[in-house]
Parts: sequence; C-alpha cells; structure tokens
Amino acid sequence: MDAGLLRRVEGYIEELFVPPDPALEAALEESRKAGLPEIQISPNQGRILQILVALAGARRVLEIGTLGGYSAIHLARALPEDGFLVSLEIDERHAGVARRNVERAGLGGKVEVRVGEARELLSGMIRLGEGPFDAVFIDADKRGYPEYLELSLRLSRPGTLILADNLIRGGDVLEPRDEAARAVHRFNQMLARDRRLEATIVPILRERLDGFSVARVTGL
Ligand SMILES: C[S@@+](CC[C@H](N)C(=O)[O-])C[C@H]1O[C@@H](n2cnc3c(N)ncnc32)[C@H](O)[C@@H]1O
Repeated sequence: MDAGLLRRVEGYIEELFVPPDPALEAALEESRKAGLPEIQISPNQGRILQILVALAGARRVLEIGTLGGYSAIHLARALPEDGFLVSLEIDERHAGVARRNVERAGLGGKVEVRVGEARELLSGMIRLGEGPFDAVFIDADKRGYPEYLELSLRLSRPGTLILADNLIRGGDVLEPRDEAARAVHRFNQMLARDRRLEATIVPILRERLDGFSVARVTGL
C-alpha cells in the first residue's frame, strides 16, 4: 500500500475530527522532553477508544501499558464522574511522566498508575478480587499479549469491552517471523476462537498498516 496515501488519509481524518487539544499536546511534548519512546496510539485512535469506552458505559477501566499517559487521558475522559482507570506500567519513569500528564489534564482523581510487571500486577488483582472491569485496553509488550488476555478475562464480566493495539503490525502477523509477531498472531487466534468472546480487528492507518481489536465478553 502507498505509505504517502496512508499518511494523507490519516491527516485528512485528523484535520476533520481531531480538534486542537492543549492537554493532549502538552502530554506529548512532556513525554518527548522526558525522552519517552513515541509509541503511543495515534490521535485518531485515541478518539476511537474514547468513543468506544463511552459507548460501553464503562465506569471501571483497566489499561495495560501506560507510557506517558496519552491513551490514559482519552480513556479517562470517557468515564462518568465516579469512574476510574487503573493503568499498569513497568517503568517507574514512564509512570511518573504519565501521572504528571494526567494531573495536568485534570484527570488525576480518576487515574491510578500502578508500577510493576503487568503479569504480576494482574495476578495480584485477581487474588485480591479486584474488578470486574467494564473495559480493558491492552497495549504493553507484545510477547505478553496472550497471557494478558487470559488474565484480563479473569478481571472481566459478560459485556466487558476488550481493546488491544498493534494487532496487524504492518502485515507481519500474516507470516510471523519474530517472537512479537508470533505472540500477536496467537493473541488474534485466541480472540477469534475463544467462545467467551465476540471479536474482530479493525484495521487502522498509521505509518504502517496496523489494527486494534474490538471484543466483547459474551460469557465466562
Ligand atoms: C506502546 S506503550 C503504551 C502506549 C500507551 N498505551 C499510549 O498509547 O499512550 C507500551 C508501554 O508498556 C510498558 N510495558 C512493557 N512491558 C511491560 C510489562 N511487562 N508490564 C507492564 N508494562 C509494560 C512499556 O514500558 C511502555 O510504556
């Protein structure tokens, strides 16, 4: 596919649907200044997540992979007054930047960033009986995706919305050659075959073609 055309179409969508947003722009700027990798979701994808989480009527949201809090701001904005987001991040420095960005966006009261290895944090949450969450966004290390899905299901209820990013990887999942692509392909197969889920992948335009899941827990 023509990469120039992809970028122009993404620009067209952003120009129409993504208004200037000082809090989000400041979050990106602060993340950049702090030297965080620029691997957050795109502005348009943020908008899609925000609309989906609001449509789901979610009050309790779980995110796996915070980075500088760019997606967390979108997710938290979709919440009602008494809603909350728990976001898991392995890197203390990323978590610090995220907390400041979320605070500046006026969402500090709704977002808790927890630092640690997602597997361990999720297992601890299951042990403590936390949840169920109404929506989950998976966006951490790709090799962990299959396990994050299993653990997320244990923190879900029928009706929970499960979103996950980077599921197409420029087409790498068609013939997976590295561990990340293999894990994501396995994750996609789980999504497709697990009887507890009704799911699909929405292809999305980026620097390269990618996709994210929209899945609904149908039964547990
Ligand atoms: C793609 S970035 C998240 C982007 C963020 N969701 C956004 O769009 O603004 C992935 C994040 O997951 C974190 N991460 C990687 N492996 C992890 C793990 N095992 N447990 C928790 N967080 C992890 C990374 O440090 C990084 O900040």
